[in-house]
Amino acid sequence: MTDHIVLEGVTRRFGAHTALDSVSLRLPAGSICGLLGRNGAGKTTLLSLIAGQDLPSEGTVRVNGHSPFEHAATLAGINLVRDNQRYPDDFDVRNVLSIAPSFLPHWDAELAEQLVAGFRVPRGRSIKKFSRGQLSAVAIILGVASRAPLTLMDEPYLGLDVNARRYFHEVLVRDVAEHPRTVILSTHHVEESESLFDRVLIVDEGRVLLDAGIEDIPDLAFAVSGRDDVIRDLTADLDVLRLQTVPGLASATVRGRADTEFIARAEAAGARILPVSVADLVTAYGTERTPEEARA
Ligand SMILES: Nc1ncnc2c1ncn2[C@@H]1O[C@H](COP(=O)(O)OP(=O)(O)OP(=O)(O)O)[C@@H](O)[C@H]1O
Repeated sequence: MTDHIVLEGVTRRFGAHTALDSVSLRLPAGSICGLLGRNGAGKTTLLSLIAGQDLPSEGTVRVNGHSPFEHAATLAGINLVRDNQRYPDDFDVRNVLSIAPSFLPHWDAELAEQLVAGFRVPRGRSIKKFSRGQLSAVAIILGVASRAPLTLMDEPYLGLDVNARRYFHEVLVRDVAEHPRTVILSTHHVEESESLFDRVLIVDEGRVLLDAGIEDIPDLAFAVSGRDDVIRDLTADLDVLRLQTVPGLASATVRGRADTEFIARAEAAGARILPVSVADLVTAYGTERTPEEARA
């Protein structure tokens, strides 16, 4: 399959600050990809470049083989919704829904109406008066009902209550299954949303630390927990991404897969081996230190 998105050696500097540093990645079409990482990691910068709303300082960005920047045919297939989406002062939701098809060629008006009802968005009230969660719901409606072949959503959850977040997940999964497209969703709500993803990208300090299919996660890392001295001993020669301790006990997130010999040693020493979640990996990579630092 041709890769939908290809970045090669992409660096984006803002003055002296390097927001993205030599990023290379390939994303296949048709996935829901979680773009994860700590504050300031470079997620919004990456989405802006993929959406053709910004240019890299170095390197190339390709969407369907084209640089998206000022390439009308490519841009027509991309929709980036931001957490701080702006609307004209006098707009209500009806105005948004009526102009959306003019800039979103794959817009589905019926789906948009369903989502307005599902999120209980007030139709006749000025958007200027919306709560933070209602603003997020409008941005999500613009993202999902756009059915853009490449839909990018930058932290769409701000202020959304738990019912609205669940509703969003159900609608997104169902609609993407019925109308396949590529979705990249940047979020800090990792635990809640990880079941959506079939791919994850973890960025930190402008670098991609992980670019993997969800099925590959068990091969990437595991956790082992038990008595502090036992865990330190068991992991002495391993690549420890994160070590958490409470008096007498420790839990290590270790890069790679636990082999049969390690499992036997761990079991004999009374330690437990557990799979890692995407949230564990984000935390581990976001706090990554050298094994010596992790053990200190
Ligand atoms: N226009 C700009 N000028 C200067 N620095 C910028 C600019 N845009 C982004 N940055 C810096 O680049 C880094 C990456 O920012 P970015 O917004 O991509 O992070 P993020 O991962 O989306 O963060 P968050 O999760 O907090 O939204 C940050 O340190 C930010 O301060």
